[in-house]
Amino acid sequence: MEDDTPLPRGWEKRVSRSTGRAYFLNLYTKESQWDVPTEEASPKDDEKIRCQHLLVKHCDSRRPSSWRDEVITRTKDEAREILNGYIELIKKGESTLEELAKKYSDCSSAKHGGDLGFFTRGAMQKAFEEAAFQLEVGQLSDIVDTDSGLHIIKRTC
Ligand SMILES: Cn1nc(-c2ccccc2)cc1C(=O)N[C@H](Cc1nc2ccccc2[nH]1)C(=O)O
Repeated sequence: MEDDTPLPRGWEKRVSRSTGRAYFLNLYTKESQWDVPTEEASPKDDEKIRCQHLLVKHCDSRRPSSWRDEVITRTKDEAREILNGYIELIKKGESTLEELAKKYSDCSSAKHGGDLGFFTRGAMQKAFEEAAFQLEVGQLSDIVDTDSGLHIIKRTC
């Protein structure tokens, strides 16, 4: 393999400190190998991640009710505007997702600062799962649309 040949997705080339030899790290499983990978690294099915999220439900949500509002009547566009406001506060460092989720999330995880605990693929609605598993630890998602409403997600582990 020429040095400038791109590696398949999910691999990173490293150099062994003890031998100076190149080796290859599977970024999903954190396993390493000497052989040059020829296939994309595939996340293990049992990969677990942990996320916090802030959910703003709207009138078309699957269950337009929450601990905050017995009947949620805001439109989806209004929900999006509200979430954009929270994103701005987080990005300016004026608040954290955890603080905002505790006050404003329409998910029952609000009392835990939006923390959903660890989960694997298959546990959450697909759009949420796909967005969450693409995040690096510490990264904040864009607005994610599920049947529950509109979310912002932060991966914490
Ligand atoms: C998936 N999940 N975990 C919790 C949770 C986790 C930890 C502590 C307390 C509640 C609540 C929920 C949940 O489905 N809540 C729903 C709203 C909701 N829908 C979701 C879809 C995807 C991810 C999180 C979501 N939360 C509700 O309260 O109406």
